[in-house]
Amino acid sequence: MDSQTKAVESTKKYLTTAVSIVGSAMVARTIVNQYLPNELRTIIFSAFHHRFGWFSTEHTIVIKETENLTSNELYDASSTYLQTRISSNIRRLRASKNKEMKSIILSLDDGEELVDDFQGINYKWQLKITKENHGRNLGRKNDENPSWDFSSTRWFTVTFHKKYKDVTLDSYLPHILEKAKEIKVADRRLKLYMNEYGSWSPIDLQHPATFETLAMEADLKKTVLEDLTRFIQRKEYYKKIGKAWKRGYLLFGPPGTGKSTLIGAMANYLKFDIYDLNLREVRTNSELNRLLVRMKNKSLLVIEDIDCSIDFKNRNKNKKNETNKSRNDEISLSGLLNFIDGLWSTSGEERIILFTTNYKEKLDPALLRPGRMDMHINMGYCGPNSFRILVYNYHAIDEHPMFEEIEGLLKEVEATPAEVAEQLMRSDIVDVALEGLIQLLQGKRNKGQGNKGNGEDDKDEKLVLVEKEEERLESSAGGSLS
Ligand SMILES: Nc1ncnc2c1ncn2[C@@H]1O[C@H](COP(=O)(O)OP(=O)(O)OP(=O)(O)O)[C@@H](O)[C@H]1O
Repeated sequence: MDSQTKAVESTKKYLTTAVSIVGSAMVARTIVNQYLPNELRTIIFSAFHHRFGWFSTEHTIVIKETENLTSNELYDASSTYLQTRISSNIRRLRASKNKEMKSIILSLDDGEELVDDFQGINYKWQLKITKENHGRNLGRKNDENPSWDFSSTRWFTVTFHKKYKDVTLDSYLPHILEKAKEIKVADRRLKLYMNEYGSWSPIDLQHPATFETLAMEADLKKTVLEDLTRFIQRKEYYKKIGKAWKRGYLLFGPPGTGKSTLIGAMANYLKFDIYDLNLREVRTNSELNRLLVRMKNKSLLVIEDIDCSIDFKNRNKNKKNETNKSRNDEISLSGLLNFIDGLWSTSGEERIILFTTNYKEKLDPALLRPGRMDMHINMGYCGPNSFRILVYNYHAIDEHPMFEEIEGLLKEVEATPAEVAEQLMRSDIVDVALEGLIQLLQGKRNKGQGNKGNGEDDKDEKLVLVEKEEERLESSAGGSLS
């Protein structure tokens, strides 16, 4: 059971206890204080408001802010959730910046009421703030303007018809926890970690790429997106087959075909941090292991230019002259992949590993074996489809008399999306930018860079799914769970 489910379960358990207690008592607050353990009293300050007498049709739950992280979960979640429910008929709102200073957020002001509808049930929310003066004067500037030691206590009350008690405990509160989690994930600022001197240094990741702006053949893009979506929904499947919840993608293609752009789009789509592992900076397997152990969940591990990162051929030759000890501690591809398998199979969280290369043919065959990388994606030259996406990105147009000529040329010559993008950016005047592109493509054709080998038309070459092993595991585990 994860921590959230536990919180819901314990919330439910104690609220249920409190409900039955209140059935035979007039003042819930006293009873709750008397019966509930301390930490739960902090989650639910008093399960029911004193308006619950014998004849009341309403129940009120009080959710109090505390300093205890676990008990604060419901308060925090309620606060996050209610921000999405603020409507124009609320008179007094508080505006503040969220913790990461990303955006202005609006929340209820003291005493202000908000009505939320869930499955046709009306829930009346109210925020209460009390200030407590601890009676001490904290170093005043002058006697007329003392600075008193105040602290404030905040809590939400949520009131609903008592016949919905079970729905509230079983569905509404868990719904709030779940929604708040989704909002936080969507609002998270992504990080890019890079390794230096054996540890990770993070910076904010501000990669603008998205799947919408990624120039890629439409079917291939759809397949990649569906694969990612399926993967992140398959926690139970991976648990059942006893495999690490991980997916490996090998991106290959000439420089400037969008391998890094695709990685940025994946990170933004999944809201995953990127760990950009530079293997040249890593001296031993133990150092590599330490780095991998320190990676957080929900992340993309990227190893770029895998063909140049480690010189496998030379390494194998050198092995003859080395002692057993140094051999055991040197970095190897199989060391990396085996360790990842072992490490990630115990963490139970989803991770993605991405290798990029400009030269697939130079790679160690171990890497290309089924079960190592699940999908091989050929990031090819720019074709008509990718051109349309790029021209829309830079000039927001989907038709132009020059398109026909450009598309004809793109079928003949090899131009990377990076080259096409660069031309399109050269001028804000569409005609000038497109004319420049035509000249570039004609120049390539005249220099004999025609006979395009792996353009968008070669769909079969674009994507190699290495699914056989997975299918076998799936059938032995009793079928797909997705
Ligand atoms: N498929 C694409 N979609 C959108 N923009 C692209 C694409 N490919 C390249 N670009 C543009 O070209 C620039 C360089 O591309 P990118 O770095 O993603 O290529 P790459 O294949 O990773 O190159 P390298 O192998 O040299 O690392 C990007 O910043 C982007 O502006």
